Amino acid sequence: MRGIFRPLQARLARMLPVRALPPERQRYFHTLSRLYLIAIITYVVDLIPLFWLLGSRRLLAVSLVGLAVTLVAREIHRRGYMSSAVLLLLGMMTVHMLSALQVYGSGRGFELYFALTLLITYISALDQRLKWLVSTGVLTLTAWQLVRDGASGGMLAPGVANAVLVVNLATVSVLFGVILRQLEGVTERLEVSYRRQANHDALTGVYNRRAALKAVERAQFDGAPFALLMLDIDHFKRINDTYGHKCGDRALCHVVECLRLNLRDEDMLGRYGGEEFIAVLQGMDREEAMGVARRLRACVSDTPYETQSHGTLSLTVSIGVAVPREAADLDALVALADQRLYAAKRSGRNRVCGHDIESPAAREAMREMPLAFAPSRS
Ligand SMILES: Nc1nc2c(ncn2[C@@H]2O[C@H](COP(=O)(O)OP(=O)(O)OP(=O)(O)O)[C@@H](O)[C@H]2O)c(=O)[nH]1
Repeated sequence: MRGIFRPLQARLARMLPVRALPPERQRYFHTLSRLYLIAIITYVVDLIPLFWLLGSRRLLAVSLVGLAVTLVAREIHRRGYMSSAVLLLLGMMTVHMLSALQVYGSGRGFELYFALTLLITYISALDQRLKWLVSTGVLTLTAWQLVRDGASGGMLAPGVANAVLVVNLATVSVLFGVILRQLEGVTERLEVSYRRQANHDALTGVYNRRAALKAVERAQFDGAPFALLMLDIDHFKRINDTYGHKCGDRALCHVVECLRLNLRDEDMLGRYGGEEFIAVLQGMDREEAMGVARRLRACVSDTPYETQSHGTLSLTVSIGVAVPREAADLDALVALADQRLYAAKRSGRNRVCGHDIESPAAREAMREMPLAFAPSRS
């Protein structure tokens, strides 16, 4: 089958270059993608054998043409021409239904396919007016065919006629179920993906600012102990200015990787903006959080960033630590961690600050580290 279809595919590829889909069309694309496969399976396992068994050469020929047209429609759909593809599919389904009604008349279940064409029309990417036009057109043709031939399908023996009715009923029911299940699956997947996009930073994959602040708010509301870390990459502008924005982007991902490796699953890491990150460490007091922050700082400075074409760069981060009991509310807590981060920057960078800036403990902590000149090439 693939051997026959490949030259046709190549021809279509030349005639119809792949069209990029705008995001709002993606839902239709995914919903309908499997529909073509379902139609192909229905032709192969149901309609072609049925008309072959019934000995109807005309309907067997229509089924074979229908199979070929559906394969073409699927390819057109995959290239991004969704409306043309679905019109082709609906057109073929209508021809098929009308031919079967003409040969076997009403009461054999072929008219049930009208409901399927309606379902496909309304879940398709066709614009609203075209949907009305197509559904009215198919309804008129079906009604006209039924009125014209009435219940004339006398050429089947009663037992066979009942068997055909049962097969059609079963096929249409299964197709309805499968299509509705597909729709449900697509909706679920899209919801998960939209929720992920809404809450995560596209570059690094960690929470975005809004979701991160929500997580801090939730932690504060829960009342269980936690610590807040604000982290900022030192002299990041120099990376962009010296090695380019792409290299800067990869450096951000490299730092996030280091941070992730040293945080637990229950901790939250988010991008606060630019090269600044925020982390919530669940169940930790300030001293424990200082220990984690020192580990994060050491991991970033000890793990060289291998660039693609500029050798190895050493990066460093400065970190501010604060806990809820030091602040009246969420804004004050974030502001305190931020103040401490900038205290760490002012005292030389590549440092952790978790105490009041003027306190002896803060001065002691600041003395711990050598002065940093990040980023440096090593
Ligand atoms: N490549 C890249 N750069 C970014 C992104 N977001 C922000 N930046 C850059 O990060 C740099 C931040 O520079 P500054 O705020 O001056 O800070 P810095 O150079 O890190 O200096 P200090 O924070 O004082 O150590 C700016 O050049 C921004 O353009 C991003 O998503 N990708």
